Amino acid sequence: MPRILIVEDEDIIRSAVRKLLQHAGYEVADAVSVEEAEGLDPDSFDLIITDLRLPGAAGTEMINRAPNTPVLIMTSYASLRSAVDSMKMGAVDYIAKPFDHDEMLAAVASILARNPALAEDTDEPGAHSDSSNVEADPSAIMYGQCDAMQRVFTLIRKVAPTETTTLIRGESGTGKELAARALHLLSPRAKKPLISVNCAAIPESLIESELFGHEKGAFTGAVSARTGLIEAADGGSLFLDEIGELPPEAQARLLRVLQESEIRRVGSTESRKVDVRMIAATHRNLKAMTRTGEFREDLYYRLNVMQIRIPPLRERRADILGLARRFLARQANKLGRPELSLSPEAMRTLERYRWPGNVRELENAIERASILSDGDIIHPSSLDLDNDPTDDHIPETLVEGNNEQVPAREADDSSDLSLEDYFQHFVLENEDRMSETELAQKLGISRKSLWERRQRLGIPRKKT
Ligand SMILES: Nc1ncnc2c1ncn2[C@@H]1O[C@H](COP(=O)(O)OP(=O)(O)OP(=O)(O)O)[C@@H](O)[C@H]1O
Repeated sequence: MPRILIVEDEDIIRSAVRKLLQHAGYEVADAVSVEEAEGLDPDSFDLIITDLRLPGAAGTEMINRAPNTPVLIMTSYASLRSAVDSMKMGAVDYIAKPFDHDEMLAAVASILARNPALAEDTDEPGAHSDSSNVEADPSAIMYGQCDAMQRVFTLIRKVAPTETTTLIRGESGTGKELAARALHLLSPRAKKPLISVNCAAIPESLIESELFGHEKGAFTGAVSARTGLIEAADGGSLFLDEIGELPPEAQARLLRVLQESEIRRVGSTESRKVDVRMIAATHRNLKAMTRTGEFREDLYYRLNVMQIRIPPLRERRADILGLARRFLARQANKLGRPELSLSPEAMRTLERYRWPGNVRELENAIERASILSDGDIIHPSSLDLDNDPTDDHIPETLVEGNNEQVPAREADDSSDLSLEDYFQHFVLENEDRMSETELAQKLGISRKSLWERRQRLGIPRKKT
């Protein structure tokens, strides 16, 4: 059984990652600092997962203290730069916080799969020594039983080994990033890094140097040369999420990378060869954007060699309950409440709702309801979907039968109150490290509704 060491000073994250990995069948030890980890013979583990910022020595120090063990760095989006630096120092991969469970398990499985010694005596998914991750399947990475998702999986299986540049289209929260991960893990590059970049999350002024790197003195503040994320993905895959947000200068540079397989750092006259498989995603209509001049047409055609469309959740209603059960099981495990289940009425509510925020919204609704529900059975009131857009045209026959006999419960004021409390608590706790868009996404509501609730609760966004 592969042994994993977690080094993380935040109790909640450390224990959540430990439980997740133990549940997935790994043997896990943990420490709150590099110094404590040193006492555990870190080089005897198969993998070390460490936070970057720790009290005492930085997480990257584990690379030196355990020279024979792969190190996976956990970091926030805000410190992507440090993630690239840590990869230069020898970390095998990084994972951006907040990450979800599937992402962490996929990253762990992919790293362990690179260790041939483990491949012989483990039946962990993905743990084998073959050069392409042929045993991996999209269905192991993302859930989808309905015909529409089965077609997506078939396409991923066909496209992944070809290494063709791929454009993934779909509304926000449909699973585009998971699809990109599946494309990478099923390709011959599975053992090399997958670098994911959200073009909308990086300030416009920084995006070029983030992606392409820069030379010392290229601009004010460029005190030393930096490797960009594209170079960091050399040999592996680069996932450019929200590609429609890329400013024109960066579009021109990216086109060059796609045409010539060459990269030129900001402030440099020299080009370097890079070998990167590009996967891009967007929720926007890029073709229409080429007509208005917002997106380069030549770049669009370069990216759109192959296209995968992930359908919105309302077009795959047959999968809603399967997904909900999967998220519920995860929450039950996380909260130590194995009996959590959905009432028949809650199932009906889930199936009728339109899900404008797609799978992400469903995941958040289940997380919220699991925390808020007093008993083991989740009722519609704790799903908090009542006032949101429902699709009344869904025939009752789509609602799956269920044997649970549950007394109907009136929605009461106290559940509203605790929901507001939860909202307030969540916003105040996370607003310093998350943008408004991220907060809204995590809460499964729109930015506008986040703004309105902030005003109502008297917690407006602090000016930075
Ligand atoms: N088919 C699926 N099975 C399991 N989880 C899923 C599935 N699709 C999406 N998710 C989960 O929903 C959340 C959103 O997915 P993801 O980030 O891949 O969406 P996205 O389309 O890239 O969103 P955005 O466009 O906003 O970046 C993630 O937590 C992901 O794990």
